[in-house]
Amino acid sequence: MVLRIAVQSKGRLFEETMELLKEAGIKLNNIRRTLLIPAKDFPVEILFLRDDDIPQAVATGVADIGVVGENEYVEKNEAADIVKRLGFSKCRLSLAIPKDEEYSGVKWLEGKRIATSYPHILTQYLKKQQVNSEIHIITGSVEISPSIGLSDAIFDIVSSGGTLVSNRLKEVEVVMQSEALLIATKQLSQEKKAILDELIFRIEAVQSAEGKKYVLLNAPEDKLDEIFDILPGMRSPTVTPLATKGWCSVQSVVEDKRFWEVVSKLKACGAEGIIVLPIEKMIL
Ligand SMILES: Nc1ncnc2c1ncn2[C@@H]1O[C@H](COP(=O)(O)OP(=O)(O)OP(=O)(O)O)[C@@H](O)[C@H]1O
Ligand SMILES: O=P(O)(O)OC[C@H]1O[C@H](OP(=O)(O)OP(=O)(O)O)[C@H](O)[C@@H]1O
Ligand SMILES: [Mg+2]
Repeated sequence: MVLRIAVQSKGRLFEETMELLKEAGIKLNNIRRTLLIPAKDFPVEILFLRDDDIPQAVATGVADIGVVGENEYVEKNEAADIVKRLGFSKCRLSLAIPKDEEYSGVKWLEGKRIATSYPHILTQYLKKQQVNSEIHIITGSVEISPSIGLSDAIFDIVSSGGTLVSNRLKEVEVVMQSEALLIATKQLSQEKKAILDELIFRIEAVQSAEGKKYVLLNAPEDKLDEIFDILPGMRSPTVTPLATKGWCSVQSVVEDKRFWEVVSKLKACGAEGIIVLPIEKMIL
């Protein structure tokens, strides 16, 4: 009994999905050239597909679970459940028009031609806005279409905005935010559900450790209360007495983004010998 996971065979989702699976203890033998690969030490197999095909593969049970962009999941509108938001491949789906056009609001799009690979999401949006436009479906290089006279506007993925700038376009409406999702079929057997639960447990341990560091330091005992306020830790910091009287060692977890602020406050409290270590996994 193995759980079959659909993963994008190459592209924007591939690397981070494989990295997440690896950190969750799922290792593959020979990754390339085979479309279905069993994992070494965990009862799962990976089915490599184009991302467009992942929602349907999961909805029909060809794959039990899959990793896919929210944009593709919403566009395909297949009956599969979202199990977990994965937090990577963050982007948005936006409308953009040539940068020299004067944009008067969403009504600007009335009667215009919009090129996109996401006709379903765009149709829903235009309907809600009560705008009638002509949707022109293309599968790639969407940003080029206004400059070659194929459309007046585009509806596509934006991340840094660099592709829009290099095609002399400007973003005028953000329609949806997207990130990678773990999706699952609605008809999972009890045995497969148990494998999925173990996988989710491992993914959560990896995600909990992200953006956090382990800090060890020596501090005078009379400063401990102040140090506890700076270092909340998971439950409370671990404190061990040192051989030197009046001193102890403190261990705790600090968020990366607060790191320098925390270190300067600790130093101001008399902390010494501060050691910072990466955290690989965290089981809460
Ligand atoms: N610039 C970006 N920044 C962040 N995430 C992105 C970006 N571009 C795409 N994504 C996300 O990654 C997913 C896959 O993008 P990619 O460009 O690899 O798709 P594709 O060309 O359709 O691939 P496939 O060949 O599998 O059909 C997108 O559906 C989206 O969720
Ligand atoms: O706002 P940006 O950071 O420029 O990202 C947006 C671009 O990224 C994606 O393409 P990708 O680079 O994956 O190339 P592709 O044409 O092969 O899909 C997407 O289709 C956009 O074109
Ligand atoms: Mg695709």
